[in-house]
Amino acid sequence: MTGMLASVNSLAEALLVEAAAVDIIDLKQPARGALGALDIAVVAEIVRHLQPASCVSATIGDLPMQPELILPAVQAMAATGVNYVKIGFFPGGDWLACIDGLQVLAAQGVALVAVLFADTHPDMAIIDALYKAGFRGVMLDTADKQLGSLTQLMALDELQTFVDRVASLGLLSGLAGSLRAEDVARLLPLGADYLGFRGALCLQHSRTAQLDVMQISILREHWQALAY
Ligand SMILES: O=C[C@H](O)COP(=O)(O)O
Repeated sequence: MTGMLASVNSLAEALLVEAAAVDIIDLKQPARGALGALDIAVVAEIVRHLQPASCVSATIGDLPMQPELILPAVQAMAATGVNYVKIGFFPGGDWLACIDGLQVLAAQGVALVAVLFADTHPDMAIIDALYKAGFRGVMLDTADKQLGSLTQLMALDELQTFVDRVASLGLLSGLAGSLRAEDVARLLPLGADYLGFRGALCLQHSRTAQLDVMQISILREHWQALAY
């Protein structure tokens, strides 16, 4: 069954989506970029206030792919007690050196989720390297929110190939990127583990605006009506 991930940037927003029983509470600061990070102290405080049973992920920020930047950021975020640390794989830098370093953290029990960006046309062969390094999941998102949604950037059959490849390796798959309620009906049949949202849940669908309870319930009701 496909779950819902909601990105939030404060304790108040986290409590709101926890009350709405979303499946993954994703801590990030959209004002700082596609995978903008919240300060470590803020993440730690939010984790302390959420129910122990809530599943929480957090992003490390839009960092260049340099192991000396990525590894300490992941370690610090993991130490807050989040369930998953999300790492954006942005173009440039040294992906394989980062993955090598992250393999050590994965072996220590840090649950890593790689985020690939559809608008940067990533080489999907990287999924095998992520699997071998012990990543727990791979998701697709969009880096430049002006370029359109995931469903505008990739065809459904390409998304299905991604989901199937990730699932065949036993990893979690996620789809996100300016998704709206109307995308849910098209994406649920693909069988991803979760669909991620920020903009759709905010006032005027602006991802840097406040979360809007009304938008959350519209999306939830729409989802439930599809009976998936
Ligand atoms: O991980 C999910 C993202 O926060 C999605 O954000 P977005 O819907 O604004 O593209």
